[in-house]
Amino acid sequence: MNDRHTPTPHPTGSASGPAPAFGIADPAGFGRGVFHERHPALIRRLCESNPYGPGQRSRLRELVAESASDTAVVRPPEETTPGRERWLAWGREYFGEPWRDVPFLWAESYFYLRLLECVGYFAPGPWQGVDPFAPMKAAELADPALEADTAWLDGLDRSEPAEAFRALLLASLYGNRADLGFRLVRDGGAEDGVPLLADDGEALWRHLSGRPPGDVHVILDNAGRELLADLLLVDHLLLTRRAESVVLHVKPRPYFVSDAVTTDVRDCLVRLSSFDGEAGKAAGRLREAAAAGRLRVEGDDFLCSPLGFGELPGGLRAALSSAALCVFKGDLNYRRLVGDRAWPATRPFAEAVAGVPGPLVALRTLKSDVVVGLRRETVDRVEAARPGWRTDGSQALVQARLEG
Ligand SMILES: O=P(O)(O)OC[C@H]1O[C@](O)(CO)[C@@H](O)[C@@H]1O
Repeated sequence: MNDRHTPTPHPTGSASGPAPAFGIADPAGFGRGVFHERHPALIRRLCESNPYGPGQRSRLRELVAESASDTAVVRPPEETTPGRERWLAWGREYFGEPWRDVPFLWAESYFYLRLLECVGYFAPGPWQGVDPFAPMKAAELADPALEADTAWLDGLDRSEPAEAFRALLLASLYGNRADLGFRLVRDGGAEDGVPLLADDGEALWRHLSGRPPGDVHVILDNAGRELLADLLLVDHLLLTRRAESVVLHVKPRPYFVSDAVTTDVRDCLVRLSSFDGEAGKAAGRLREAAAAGRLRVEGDDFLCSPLGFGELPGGLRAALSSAALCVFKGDLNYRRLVGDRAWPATRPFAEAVAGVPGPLVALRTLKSDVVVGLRRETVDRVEAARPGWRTDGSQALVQARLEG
């Protein structure tokens, strides 16, 4: 059955094949808003917070104009951009086509590669390797309220194990509610206590507590507040031996504004260790875990690709296949997990992630159109109560496929 709300898809797709991919052409569509409102706001912000010269600024402005134009075509990466060959393959069908005709997920991912080219991230020189989003991330991490936000951890050891796990799981989930890209055009986000659209939290607890500890892989999303909450969950898993070891999968380069890279993990640990109480102790334990090889950071290039997790390359696929659990954080990872397509919201989650290996869970605040695995009653309820529920950040979910 189709949803009453039908988000605007990209025109590829057929009646018999997969649902159509979301696009950016429809004037009323979500993707168009990202290219026409969010990206211009982002570029203004970058130019305010980085001392870029005239060349960098004009290249950024051109990128925004070109990618939002109805006629400009997608150009291949610059000759010297690392990974150019891979991008030429990933974008074979799209280079030379108008931006407005390529799928939303591909276009958004490629936009961030081009943004890095514009500021000289790849070119030898003073801006090489400099994260354009670092000032925004640093401002979030400097928020004096962060320490008070973790005070609830003190005393958690007196809770039942299942309750303590649940509290940390929800903190990690809600940490995703308002990333920096999202806040460029919106305030707020999912409220604690609003019922989750889907909640496999109990099954997840049974999965983790009913087996010998194994390797847990966390496919991270945003730095800052969200990463702090993720690190606290990771510490809890290691401390309680629900995980033997944890791999944090960061992005290999700056991406989607606030996505975590290796230096963000370091910076969050530094911030966490300045906190009193349990949060500060967790930072010490995490450093020890890293020194002992129980906590590792990986940054596979695939994580900045426009591909779905069903297309994992061999090494990463093997690692995730043998994991006790893979945790996929956030909206973008969800889009890549289930396919950024206009699926019926009631499509079974397990069917949507069938090509992805390993037992897995998605912790996501909804910030874009795709969603699967919901009950019909849930869809009807939320449609009636909140027309913008798919993209306004007010809703969240925990969806698991654990037998995989
Ligand atoms: O940080 P998250 O949760 O992955 O959210 C990123 C989301 O933000 C957007 O870039 C714009 O809302 C989406 O297209 C994207 O999926």
